[in-house]
Amino acid sequence: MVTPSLLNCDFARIADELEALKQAGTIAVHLDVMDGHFVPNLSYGAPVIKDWRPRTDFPFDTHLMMSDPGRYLDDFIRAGCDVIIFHIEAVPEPVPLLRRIRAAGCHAALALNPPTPVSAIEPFLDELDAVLVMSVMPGFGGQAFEPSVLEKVRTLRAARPELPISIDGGINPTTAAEAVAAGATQLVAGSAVFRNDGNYAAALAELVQGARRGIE
Ligand SMILES: O=C(CO)[C@@H](O)[C@H](O)COP(=O)(O)O
Ligand SMILES: [Fe+2]
Repeated sequence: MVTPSLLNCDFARIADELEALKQAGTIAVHLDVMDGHFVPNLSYGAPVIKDWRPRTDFPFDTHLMMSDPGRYLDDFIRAGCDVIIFHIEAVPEPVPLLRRIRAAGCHAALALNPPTPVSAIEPFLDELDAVLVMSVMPGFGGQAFEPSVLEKVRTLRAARPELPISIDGGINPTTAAEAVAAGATQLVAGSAVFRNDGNYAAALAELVQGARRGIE
């Protein structure tokens, strides 16, 4: 599955952007929340997501790049997020938070930055609905894919054949193929979708074609 990251969309026209993604065949969107502390950038938070919620029925895959996600977790749950992902580097003892997310009826996932080994999340795999492997350092769209993370995807896939594995950062048709071949099941793509020609259907089709090459 290709999940567009809204980071590069036109936020002034969010309803139109969501509709255009729907027409292009999207089935979920990835929301990047940045706190200017865990990552050197700011984006948007729960009040904005709450206003988007009635505009779309897309599941909201919410990537919290925050130093203290627990402090704001209830706001994201109330805002209507469906999948809530936070970083193991921010919360080294993640079980209480993962359980709060699941108890609220949401899916819980942990993200790991490129330098962070799989062993950092291994003890918690039974508590997870998915893992998000970052293939760039978080904070910005449009960065180059870090190929060394593919080994982590392979390790996770071997350890957990059924675990949904997302990969996020620098995904294009070529890296989509590599990520899927390694075992990724969800490809988060920002700049490869929100490219200059505005043809989201063509962009998604190219990414899906890349992903298919990875399965063959
Ligand atoms: O979490 C992040 C960046 O921190 C991502 O979700 C990016 O928004 C993906 O953008 P591209 O790398 O595909 O441009
Ligand atoms: Fe993200």
